[in-house]
Amino acid sequence: MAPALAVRDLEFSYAGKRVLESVSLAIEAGEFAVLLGPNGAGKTTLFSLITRLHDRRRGEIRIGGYDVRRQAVQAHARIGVVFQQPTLDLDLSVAQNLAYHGALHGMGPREARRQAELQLERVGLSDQHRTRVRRLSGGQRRRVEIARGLMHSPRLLLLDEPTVGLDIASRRELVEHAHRLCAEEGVAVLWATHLIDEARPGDRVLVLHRGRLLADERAEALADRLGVANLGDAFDLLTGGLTGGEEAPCA
Ligand SMILES: Nc1ncnc2c1ncn2[C@@H]1O[C@H](COP(=O)(O)OP(=O)(O)OP(=O)(O)O)[C@@H](O)[C@H]1O
Repeated sequence: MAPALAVRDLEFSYAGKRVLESVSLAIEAGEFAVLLGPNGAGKTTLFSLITRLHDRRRGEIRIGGYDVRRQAVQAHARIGVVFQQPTLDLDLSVAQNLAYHGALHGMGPREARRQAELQLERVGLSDQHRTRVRRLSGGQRRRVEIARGLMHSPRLLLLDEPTVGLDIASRRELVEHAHRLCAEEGVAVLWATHLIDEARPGDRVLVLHRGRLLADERAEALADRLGVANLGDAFDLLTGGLTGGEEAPCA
């Protein structure tokens, strides 16, 4: 089976400034991968290329085997996205926000309602479907965005710094929810963050720094390979935190 996401030799520049360089990666169905990088590493740019907000790039991107340029409809039907900036309409109810998303994906009202109920139940918000989004907490709003992103049954879920502004308990809960989606639904998740503690033991970690992928391995394996105690030290070493700018070699 084709990987949920396959990126090969991706290169991208903003007005002549290179921000992604030779990025290649593959995420399999049911896999949880953390895209870890400091501010400005290129995480959002990578997501923008996968979703084709930007398109002038070199390299290849496939979703479930479909090329995002040549087979855009099939490819994009298989992606769900939670953007870095919240994108819910605060003045609409939870149900109205989800109904709108269903309509955009070509679902009839009945199917959209069914999917909305199913996904809200999964994120523990069944009792809030009539609530105006403005009245929800930050963590609840993020869960609504995840529910919305899953309504059209994507095989790949991209989350761009989804825990910004959330308290520790809400952050932990979202990370756990994403892991459950992988284990129970077979969804592939690419979770972009600059927060090391969002990578759990055993998680696959892709370290992106200045547009280059410096590591792609399990958190413990990365620490072992670099001869340091933990992922935090490995991240500092790779991104120059301990070495004043030197970069360790890629795996
Ligand atoms: N629209 C733009 N025009 C020009 N440069 C940009 C634009 N958007 C991002 N950049 C630059 O591209 C680089 C990568 O930015 P990007 O937002 O992808 O990083 P990031 O890892 O998502 O960072 P953050 O965690 O701060 O969101 C940075 O140097 C940034 O300044």
